[in-house]
Amino acid sequence: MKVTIVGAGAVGASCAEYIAIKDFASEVVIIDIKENFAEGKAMDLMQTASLNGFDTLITGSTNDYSKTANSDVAVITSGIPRKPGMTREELIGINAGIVKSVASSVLKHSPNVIFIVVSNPMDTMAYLTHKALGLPKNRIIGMGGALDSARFKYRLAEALGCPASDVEGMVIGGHSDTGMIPLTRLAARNSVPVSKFLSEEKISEVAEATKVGGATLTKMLGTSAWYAPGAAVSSMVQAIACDHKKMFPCSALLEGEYGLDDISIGVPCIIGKNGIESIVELDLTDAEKEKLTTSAEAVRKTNGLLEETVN
Ligand SMILES: NC(=O)C1=CN([C@@H]2O[C@H](COP(=O)(O)OP(=O)(O)OC[C@H]3O[C@@H](n4cnc5c(N)ncnc54)[C@H](O)[C@@H]3O)[C@@H](O)[C@H]2O)C=CC1
Ligand SMILES: O=C([O-])CC(=O)C(=O)O
Repeated sequence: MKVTIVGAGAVGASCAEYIAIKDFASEVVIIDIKENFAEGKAMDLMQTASLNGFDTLITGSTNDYSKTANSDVAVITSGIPRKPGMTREELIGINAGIVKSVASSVLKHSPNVIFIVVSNPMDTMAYLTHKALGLPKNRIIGMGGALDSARFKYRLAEALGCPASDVEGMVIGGHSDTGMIPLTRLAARNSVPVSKFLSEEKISEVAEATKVGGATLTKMLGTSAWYAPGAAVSSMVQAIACDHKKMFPCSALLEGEYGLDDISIGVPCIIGKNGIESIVELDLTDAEKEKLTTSAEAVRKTNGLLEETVN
């Protein structure tokens, strides 16, 4: 399995590190526009190989896409992150052009590649990649829900006073401060609904903290997060590499599922060697359906800005 990571910044490097440590890929190529940056990150990571015990070959390249040839998976993290006080949607003006151009450069050298889109505003960047490349819908996956669900589980574990491994929880909807939908009704500790242990008020506090998880870290760090994003991406790449058929909420192009069409938004997907192998349609309550409709309207509004930001 050969993996390309576009963008050698915080998220791209974290992603490469987790992929290497998990040791399931033969090769990772990191590519960046900044002279020697990807080469430096790759060299630094390779110097951890004997310490961390992995055999994955990591190389870097400054904008030479021939080095990415025949990749099985490409992760797009290139672009700018937000600063405290910004929304992810405000990044569209710079990131749309970058995502469109790097995605087509990758595809030229790797005709069978599966894309994982990370750059923000992620749902719109995934939609743009679909529109620009016209690939089968299983081959373009937006990463947001895997991270948001990990943050939901972190917050639930904190409230329950238990390890995150005891907790199940999923976040669907748009990857935005207001559009995320933590499915509190389905959250559980070892299959016991969390409502058995937590008050309604506490559960809604957990949901609200989950939704602003990215903004909270951006405020603390001065830029957005990278460890959990990198870990989330690496788990998805591993599910493809190992054909795990694992369920992650991902931004998938919908064609009627959940009553939505022509939009990429977070829904549970089965991830295996073909990328998105299927979309799981949950029986949502009326209130959850309404939240998903509102979330989709916001994503559509951002998608509507694409025409004026990218040609
Ligand atoms: N979907 C998600 O859950 C998450 C998304 N993000 C998003 O990921 C993106 C990257 O974040 P960070 O790694 O923190 O940013 P960063 O600034 O550390 O790294 C971005 C890298 O992209 C490179 N780049 C810019 N234009 C390029 C081009 N045309 N070709 C190749 N490389 C190019 C830059 O040189 C830089 O090294 C941001 O848009 C951020 O909002 C971040 C965390 C989670
Ligand atoms: O918050 C941001 O801008 C980056 C991101 O998407 C996240 O960490 O969830």
